[in-house]
Amino acid sequence: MKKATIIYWSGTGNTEMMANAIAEGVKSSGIDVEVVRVENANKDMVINSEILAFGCPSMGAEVLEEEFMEPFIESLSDVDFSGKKVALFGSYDWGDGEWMRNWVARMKEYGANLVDEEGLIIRLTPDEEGINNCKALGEQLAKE
Ligand SMILES: Cc1cc2nc3c(=O)[nH]c(=O)nc-3n(C[C@H](O)[C@H](O)[C@H](O)COP(=O)(O)O)c2cc1C
Repeated sequence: MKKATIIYWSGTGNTEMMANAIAEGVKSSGIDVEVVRVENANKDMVINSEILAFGCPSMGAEVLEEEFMEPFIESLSDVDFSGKKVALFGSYDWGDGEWMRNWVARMKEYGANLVDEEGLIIRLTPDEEGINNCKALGEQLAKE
């Protein structure tokens, strides 16, 4: 049985809503999924999961949140991502998605196999369409 883990940071709940909707999509495919705030996550959770989603809004000036998410992602640089499926997601506001483009490039350097090459980004709070896109991403992650 495959294991799915979704690890995210969220300050005002938008990225958290995305995480929960992605989890619903994964679950609808019959796969167990754990949704964890990055503050409570550890590297073993990543090593032991075949299906992974990482979420973080655009913070600072187009960077990952710096106290928890940035060091956590940095700690994954030596993880063996072969055989794992990975998705990136997050909320933003006034930018053009630069933080996600940089994050995608970085995860590719780490060897991650991204199911969505652009990362799923949603401006502020996801509306119904946004939630459905998150669920669809979860279903895509869960596919063989
Ligand atoms: C300190 C801070 C820095 C931010 N920097 C950016 C930014 O550089 N680009 C951008 O598009 N949005 C930026 N935002 C907006 C957030 O990405 C946006 O409010 C997002 O919906 C927050 O997601 P969350 O509810 O999951 O915390 C920033 C917000 C805060 C509070």
